Amino acid sequence: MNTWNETPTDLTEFLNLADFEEKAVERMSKMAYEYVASGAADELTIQWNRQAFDAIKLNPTVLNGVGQPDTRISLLGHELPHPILIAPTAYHQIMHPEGELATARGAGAASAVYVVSSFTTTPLAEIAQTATQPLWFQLYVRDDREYTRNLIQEAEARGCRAICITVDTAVPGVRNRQEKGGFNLPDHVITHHMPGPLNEKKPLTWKDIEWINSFAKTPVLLKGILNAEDAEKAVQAGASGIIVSNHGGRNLDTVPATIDALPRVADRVNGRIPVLMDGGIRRGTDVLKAIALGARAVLVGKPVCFGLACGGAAGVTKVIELLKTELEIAMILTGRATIPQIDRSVIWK
Ligand SMILES: Cc1cc2nc3c(=O)[nH]c(=O)nc-3n(C[C@H](O)[C@H](O)[C@H](O)COP(=O)(O)O)c2cc1C
Ligand SMILES: CC(C)CC(=O)C(=O)O
Repeated sequence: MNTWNETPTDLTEFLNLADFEEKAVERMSKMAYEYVASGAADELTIQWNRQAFDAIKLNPTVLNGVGQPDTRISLLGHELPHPILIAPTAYHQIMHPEGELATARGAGAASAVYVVSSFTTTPLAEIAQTATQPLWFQLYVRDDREYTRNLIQEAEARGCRAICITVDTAVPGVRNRQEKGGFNLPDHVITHHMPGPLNEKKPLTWKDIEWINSFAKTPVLLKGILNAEDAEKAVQAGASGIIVSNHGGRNLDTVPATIDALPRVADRVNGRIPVLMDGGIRRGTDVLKAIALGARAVLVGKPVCFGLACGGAAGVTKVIELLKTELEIAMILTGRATIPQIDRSVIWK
């Protein structure tokens, strides 16, 4: 049974992303909230993702003449109106009864790319019918190669513009808090494209990436790279992009904050392919910092889940719009009229 609290939320009271998390605790089941909010093991990486952003100071400029900044970016051959994407997150129907369809509508209204998780609880075909903005597909590779090939081909047939292979989950992390929260999918919540949980160990190798690249028609990005050596291998394996990510602190605890890892990866990749990042983005200034340190775009995970839980599609839209507005303010106050003008000189040395 769905125990959803149907009372609509007045979103005018949500002024920033922290407000969504605060209210989500009241609106979500304990099981769902703990699933979304928790990190792996002692939750150090999840804290560091935030602390590392907070420790970076910005360098303002005055009298710089920047009025309305232009947030457009070019990514994998497409122009996007802003650099904020919706990270793949599983099981949206435990966060809101409309699940991924609400996320797709919310993404559409916020002109954001939505990266659909392999663990979507709504069939991709229905999400694709609802979406008005580009979809990407996040892929968990399973042992059965034919299954994986069919899934990629289905995502492409549904119009997904890129495949993000998650490479940091050879085995799911030590999810103590998630377990204590009693994680358990209700019977009516079905993962249509993933038969069963991801509890087998999956020894993916670079050869699997080359195999996928050999038939994928859309760009293939690798999600979950943290160091320069792996970034170099990704370029050599023919990846079209890299997502610097520690899975929101949910997999291997005590790996560094992504904003600390990003500049090393960006330096090594040196513009050969786009580098994106996620982990701890909660303010427009975080987006600015990530772009300054080498990200072409950022993805947002937990806040979108909380937006969905608090306000369905409208909540998702508001989370992205708040970040975009804050990014514009940060660009004006640091004197950057366009995204490509955001370089390392916006960071206070
Ligand atoms: C509830 C939840 C579910 C997630 N599910 C997936 C998933 O299915 N596939 C995946 O590649 N990453 C998944 N992630 C990781 C996100 O894509 C992303 O890397 C992370 O949430 C970014 O950090 P942030 O939550 O601090 O923004 C999930 C994260 C959360 C919070
Ligand atoms: C089904 C899970 C492995 C989805 C995920 O990536 C996560 O919860 O972080």
